[in-house]
Amino acid sequence: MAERFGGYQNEIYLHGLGGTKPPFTTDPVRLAESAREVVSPEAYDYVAGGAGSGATMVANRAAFDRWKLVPRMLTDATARDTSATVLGATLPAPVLLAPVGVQSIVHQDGELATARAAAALGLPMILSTASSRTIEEVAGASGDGPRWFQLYWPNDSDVCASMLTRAKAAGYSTLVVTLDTWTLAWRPRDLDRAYLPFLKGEGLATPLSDPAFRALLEKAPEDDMPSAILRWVSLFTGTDHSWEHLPFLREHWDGPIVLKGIQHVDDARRAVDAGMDGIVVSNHGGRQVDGAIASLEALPPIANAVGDRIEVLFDSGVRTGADILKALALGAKAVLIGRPWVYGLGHAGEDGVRHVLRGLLADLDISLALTGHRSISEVGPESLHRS
Ligand SMILES: Cc1cc2nc3c(=O)[nH]c(=O)nc-3n(C[C@H](O)[C@H](O)[C@H](O)COP(=O)(O)O)c2cc1C
Ligand SMILES: CCCCC(=O)C(=O)O
Repeated sequence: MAERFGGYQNEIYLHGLGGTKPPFTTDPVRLAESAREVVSPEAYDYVAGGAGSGATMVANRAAFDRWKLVPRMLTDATARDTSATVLGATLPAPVLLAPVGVQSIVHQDGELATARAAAALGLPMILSTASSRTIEEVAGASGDGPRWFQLYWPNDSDVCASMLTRAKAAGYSTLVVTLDTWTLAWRPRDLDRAYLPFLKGEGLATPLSDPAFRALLEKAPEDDMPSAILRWVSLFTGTDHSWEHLPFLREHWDGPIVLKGIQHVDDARRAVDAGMDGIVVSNHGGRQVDGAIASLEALPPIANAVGDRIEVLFDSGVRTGADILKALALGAKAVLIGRPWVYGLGHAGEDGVRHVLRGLLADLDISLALTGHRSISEVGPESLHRS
């Protein structure tokens, strides 16, 4: 274990005796509001917003509220093990940083700060294709930390193969292929501001530095940025991939492949049939299909259908240690966290990401203890009650 996670609580309580004063709120509910004060209004709306009316974002949280934990007593949970094995690797906790693009809109250090914070805690960072720093720069910042690469699967096989080669060479172990954002959803908060961060060149560091992508351009991006941006947008949105195209990715990636954005049981089965290593049950934090099923509601039938044949990860709406326990009890191996640490990044860069994640991990450790579990593997359906 990288650190005794519950120890962050002691550090804070004992700040008068030389411990730590939290740099900003530890309250997951107040976190979003507090970030509003430290990032630009358009960046805040982009991060906090969802698709359409926001119904799926609300549903994601409501689904967590329908499940309650049922604590057990006198289990001697004084010594606990929060570690988890995910795709063959042992992690200090079943927690990963979800891929989040364009991080420079909330803090100038962007993905570099996030990579350092994740590495310090031993948690995998999943780097977005749409990052504001290149694959190689972020690898440098993450040092020995575990790193995965998220692919927005471009409509050009040379560009795709080139990015995968770069990611592999830079030490990314696992490929996460996001399937639910092949075109951008109707997002009223961004439309009202006519705000798309990519049009400022944010989030294009990896494609703009890619030799295969640059070979497609008549002029180098440095000489004609608008054309380069439009070319990128045309390659990465409106893509026409189908299940038959997955072998292409397998040919160009020799590590584990995880499909992100699975919500239907039959798609989960297809991922198994296609020989994929994992799936992320996710509705993209409610940012894509307004009115889509809550991610936590989609999880149990999918976990039951695929069993141990594929690793099931989960995201969308995870905010607390209790939420993590609920997702694990319903069949997830691990969870991805999105917005909370992005707010931390906006507050205080690397320290802010660390503060949010340490708080979440401490909460997980304490929740594990107080519900009577000694290890993550003990958490199961019997730990829950549906109300
Ligand atoms: C600002 C922002 C940018 C995102 N960018 C990406 C991305 O580049 N690739 C991706 O697969 N998912 C992206 N996501 C979705 C997250 O990976 C994740 O699915 C979602 O945030 C989980 O929900 P949560 O924010 O409620 O934790 C983004 C989410 C946010 C909030
Ligand atoms: C092409 C979209 C990349 C960012 C993203 O996934 C999001 O804003 O949700």
